[in-house]
Amino acid sequence: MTTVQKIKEIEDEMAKTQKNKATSYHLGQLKAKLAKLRRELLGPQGGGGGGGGIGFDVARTGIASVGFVGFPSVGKSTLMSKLTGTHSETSEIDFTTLTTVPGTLKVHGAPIQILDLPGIIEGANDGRGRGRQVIAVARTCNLIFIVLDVLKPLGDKTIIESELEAFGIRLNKKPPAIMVKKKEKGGIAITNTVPLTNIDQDEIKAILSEYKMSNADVAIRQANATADDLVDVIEGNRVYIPAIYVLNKVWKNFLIFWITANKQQIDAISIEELDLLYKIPNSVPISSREWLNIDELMEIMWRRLDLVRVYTKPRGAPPDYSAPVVLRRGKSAVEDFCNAIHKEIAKQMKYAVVWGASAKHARGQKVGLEHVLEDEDVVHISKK
Ligand SMILES: Nc1nc2c(ncn2[C@@H]2O[C@H](COP(=O)(O)OP(=O)(O)OP(=O)(O)O)[C@@H](O)[C@H]2O)c(=O)[nH]1
Ligand SMILES: [K+]
Ligand SMILES: [Mg+2]
Repeated sequence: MTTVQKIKEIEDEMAKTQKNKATSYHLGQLKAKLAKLRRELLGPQGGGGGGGGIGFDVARTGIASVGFVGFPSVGKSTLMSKLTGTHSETSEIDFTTLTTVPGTLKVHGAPIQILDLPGIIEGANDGRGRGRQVIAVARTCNLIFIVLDVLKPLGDKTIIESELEAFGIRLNKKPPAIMVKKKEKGGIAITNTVPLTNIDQDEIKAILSEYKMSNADVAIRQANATADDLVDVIEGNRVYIPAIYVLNKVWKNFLIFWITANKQQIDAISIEELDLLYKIPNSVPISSREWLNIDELMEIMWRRLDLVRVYTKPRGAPPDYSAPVVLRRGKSAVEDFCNAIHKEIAKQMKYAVVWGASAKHARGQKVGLEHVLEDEDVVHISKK
């Protein structure tokens, strides 16, 4: 049996096994087995990230990157070309785009790299089409646009999500608040700071046993933690990436309808369908061809990238608002700010003065290299 067949077999068994007290050990085992098989399938390059191989690895520029993932001909290249001014072939024929096509776009002064990617189809992570290379590139992005055709969004959404999931990508999700520590002896000790609603002791034990962990401390600090979360923590090579669902090819009336949320009868799409579309979290309806609602898409993209703009203030002069230093959240200390300007500056700094959201008071706060900056702070570096 091939790995793909084994995966299919386990998935089928999981689908027909009802979750209850008596089956939870078995289900836990199956989940762990599935994760191990998927890792096998993806091989050494799959889990670790890196790029997607020849024609797929492109030079990375800008402060952050956004990858476009979707079925063929949903309008990815049309959107990317118009946004960045970089030509990427478009046509009504599927699989027009064959490699990664990079472009850049400035948003609020921050250069963002946009990666147009080939279309993917169901079975992409099993090696169908160029799916695996596409998803390997998506794994390295700071934000993913899942581009959907508004007329068939829900089915496509489910398929793309599961392809990305199978490749270790977790969308719009925080890393699970679960800690697993292997020990030499002492058996399994499970502690939870919150009541567990989605996972029980049997499932935890089955998973640990499947990974041959007979001595371990497991600490769960997340009420809705699931068996999949535990498997993710043990596997350890997951990436957590924000995603926006871009519902493309909306027509004007639909969009006006959407924006005013005026739930009256419309002819082309049923109220039920529309209701389901409304409920997709993190979704934005647009038309890349008619250039509708692109401003809203850009604003949501900016918010989800969660970047930190910092303005420099020379001594005795007003801040320079024209050219922010753009940092990533989690790497936005004064030291990161210094390094982004020049690698010697942090060494030469005596102290910094900060104005803005991260400062304690409006007149400015004297801080050191470790101080964490917020979006739109103003910083003056005082040298030794
Ligand atoms: N009606 C409509 N058609 C669009 C829109 N955006 C793109 N299209 C059309 O959809 C077709 C596919 O567009 P592409 O940009 O090539 O799509 P793609 O997703 O890059 O396709 P692949 O590279 O083949 O995966 C083209 O004929 C576009 O003109 C839109 O907003 N509305
Ligand atoms: K196309
Ligand atoms: Mg394309």
